[in-house]
Amino acid sequence: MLQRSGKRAQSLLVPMRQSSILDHFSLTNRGKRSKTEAEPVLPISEPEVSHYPVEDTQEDRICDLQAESDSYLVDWSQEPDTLLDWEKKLNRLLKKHFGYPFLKKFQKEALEAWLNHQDCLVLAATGSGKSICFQIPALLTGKVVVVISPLISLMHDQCLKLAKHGVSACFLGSGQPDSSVEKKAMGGAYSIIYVCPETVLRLIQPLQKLAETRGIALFAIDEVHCVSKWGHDFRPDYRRLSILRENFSSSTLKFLRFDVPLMALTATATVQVREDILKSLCMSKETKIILTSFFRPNLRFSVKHSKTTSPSSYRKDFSDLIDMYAGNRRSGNKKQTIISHKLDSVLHCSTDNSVREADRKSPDDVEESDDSDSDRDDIDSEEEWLPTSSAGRTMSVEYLENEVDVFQSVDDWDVACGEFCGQLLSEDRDVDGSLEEIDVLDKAEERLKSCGETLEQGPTIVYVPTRKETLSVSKFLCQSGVKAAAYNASLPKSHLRTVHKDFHDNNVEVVVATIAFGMGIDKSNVRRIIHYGWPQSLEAYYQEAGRAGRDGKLADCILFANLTRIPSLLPNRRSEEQTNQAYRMLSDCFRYGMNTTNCRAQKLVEYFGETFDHKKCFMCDVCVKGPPNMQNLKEEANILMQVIAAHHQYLLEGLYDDFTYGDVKQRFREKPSLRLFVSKVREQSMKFAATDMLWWRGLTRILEAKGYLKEGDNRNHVQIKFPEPTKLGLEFLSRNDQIFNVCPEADMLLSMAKPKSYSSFSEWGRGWADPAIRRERLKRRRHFVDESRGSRPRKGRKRKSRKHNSDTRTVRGRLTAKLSVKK
Ligand SMILES: Nc1ncnc2c1ncn2[C@@H]1O[C@H](COP(=O)(O)OP(=O)(O)OP(=O)(O)O)[C@@H](O)[C@H]1O
Ligand SMILES: [Mg+2]
Repeated sequence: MLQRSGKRAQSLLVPMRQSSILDHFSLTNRGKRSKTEAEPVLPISEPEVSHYPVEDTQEDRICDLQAESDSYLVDWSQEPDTLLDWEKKLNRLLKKHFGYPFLKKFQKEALEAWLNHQDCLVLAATGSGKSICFQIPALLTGKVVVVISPLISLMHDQCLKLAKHGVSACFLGSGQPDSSVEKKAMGGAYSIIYVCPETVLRLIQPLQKLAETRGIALFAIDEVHCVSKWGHDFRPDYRRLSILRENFSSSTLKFLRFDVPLMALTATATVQVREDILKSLCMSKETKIILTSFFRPNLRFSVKHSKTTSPSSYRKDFSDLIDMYAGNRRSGNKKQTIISHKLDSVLHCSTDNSVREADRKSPDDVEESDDSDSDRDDIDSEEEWLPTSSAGRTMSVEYLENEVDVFQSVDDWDVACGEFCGQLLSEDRDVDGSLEEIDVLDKAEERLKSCGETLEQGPTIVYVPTRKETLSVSKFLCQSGVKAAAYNASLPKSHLRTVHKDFHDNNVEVVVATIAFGMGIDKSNVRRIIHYGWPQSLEAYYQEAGRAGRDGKLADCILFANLTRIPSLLPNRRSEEQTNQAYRMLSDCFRYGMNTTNCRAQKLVEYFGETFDHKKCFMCDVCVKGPPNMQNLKEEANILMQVIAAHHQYLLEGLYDDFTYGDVKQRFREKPSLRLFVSKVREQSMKFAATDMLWWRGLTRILEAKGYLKEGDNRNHVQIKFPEPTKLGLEFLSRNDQIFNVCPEADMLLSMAKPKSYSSFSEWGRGWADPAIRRERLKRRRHFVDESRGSRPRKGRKRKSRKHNSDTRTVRGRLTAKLSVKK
């Protein structure tokens, strides 16, 4: 093996050698293939007949396969004209194997890059057909394509598909039940080898041998966003894939005339992630970046509020789903019983008794218990889920599918930004904004605008954050007569395979899964993707939502999330910087949910750095409902800003008022949180004494978006936590405008629709045991009561409370009336 950095650094400086298409197909220095060179074959030959998995273990069979593969070779040298119309030939091959009439523009561009021995980064929407880009080179050349993929389910899925198309393929790794497959693969028995990064790192030497014998046409790194620590699904082993460039370059393997090209593909990479990919994989400076629109015009996005925690929420939220699937067969549900049995056996694998208890209850037995009120004022909740360690666990293929146990190494943490992105991206963008593609989008838009397409029947995937919920939700659906199945990485492999197959064969209507059933699942008629609980990032959300509507027909992507709670990170092992990044991504996702004014599709594609050319999607919940009426919140914004500004002014000048802050001033000085400021607002103005924290939280976000407030902490939070005024904010305060018109966000609307007043009594118990706090509270309370009673004589405690409550009720009534949405 090579010493990595020095050699690579050198090769980055030397421009990549350019070549003709002929070079790509010639079998340089590979004596075993001289037969092919000597005897040109027809441009397109009979289809390959080997199937996945290849049953025959004989060496002869391997040779046969090679010969069969050779028959695919297009002998460009014999027909110079074919160099010009290679696309035609390619289309014939495409039609023959895959049944598609022609390549899409971006697929063609990717293949052109490969033909030029260029590295290539393909950024194209989910379901756009990225796989073809790396499958075709194997068919064209007869060499092997090695595909690095993060999930067993994805590899399995793709191998099955290729087998149907008559292309020999296999996957390697611990998920491969047949131990002989690896040896056969290294002997050149398969045209396409799917492999997880961990395994490819182990197989470098056999692969070098394979490059010399059958030849390696390409290394494809699918779902390449996994390379980046800035992405949503960082896999440390992906980062080590730079080893491919080092070990498969022409300077290392003397029999190669050109470096084996790298093709990296993903549907969800922000600009920052793209830069990181180029750098981390040591991709060439001439890397072709192919960027297509991320917009999926047939996906209908919406966000709904739900607690998502109990069977009572399930019953409410899945009622439409249950009606649709189970409505017609309420009388006899044989099949559902079978699936329930399957699930029961799976449940025995679970060690969580509480889940079993909850699951045993019939959905109808469970009382509705809406405790959403108790969720209010829960601004500190993100701290409760600080990452927990899973140290000591080594990365294995099982973990690759494990949504919470992924061991995140931080070996090579401080990677600088790549230098390729900006210019190249914008150049390519112009090229990619082809008439052809814009046409497709415009047509879709027209169609949706004019006829209001209806949703067809079809399968559903429900994504839940935890494994526990895959079991409880699927159990609930089964009991309600839906053919549902759970899917998570901890379930037995045989079960996962069955679910996978049943889903593809339309025997299962709903799969309730964690992210393990995510990337690359390519079933054309999925009509609904339901996210039941906050996703961890918009990248993950869009990736999973992208499983819907791959046939181009209308599909629903519904996010059920508790809009009254700040979402928390799932436990994982992260460095401080990774935690910060994870919070930033979660925060973007939270803001997507809270958005009430912008088209959801627009928000999503703009998140990936794309300019949204269409005014709106015309069908997401925001486009359909329209934004809520604007409200003049000048008074509310003013008082909150004043309290925050005053605090920071005092802090700067050291002017704390002992009466106001009392003994707890030190604590306030350290952490002036939003909660503190809101309680100050409540104290200072009777009008706001009973207002809900949820509402103020929304206003704080609006003020932050306007640039009036910023986070005072050095860390990222899902929602601004320690607000500080900006210069712009202080200017806002000094202006005498009477109007501050804004659209309330989702949590503000909820707070107004279901008013839940704050009462100081709810906090009364907190800190009561501390004599200093108790003294301070009593002092403040006496002061407040005396003021509100005026000169009247002091009566019993009961009477005082009533007086206080009636006051607050009046204030609350007034405020609620003011804030209520005009219908
Ligand atoms: N040239 C083409 N013409 C028509 N359909 C195509 C073409 N190429 C691919 N497809 C279709 O696109 C579907 C999705 O392909 P593929 O799984 O490669 O998508 P993808 O871009 O990899 O998506 P994801 O990002 O979700 O992995 C395939 O099932 C196939 O039917
Ligand atoms: Mg794919």
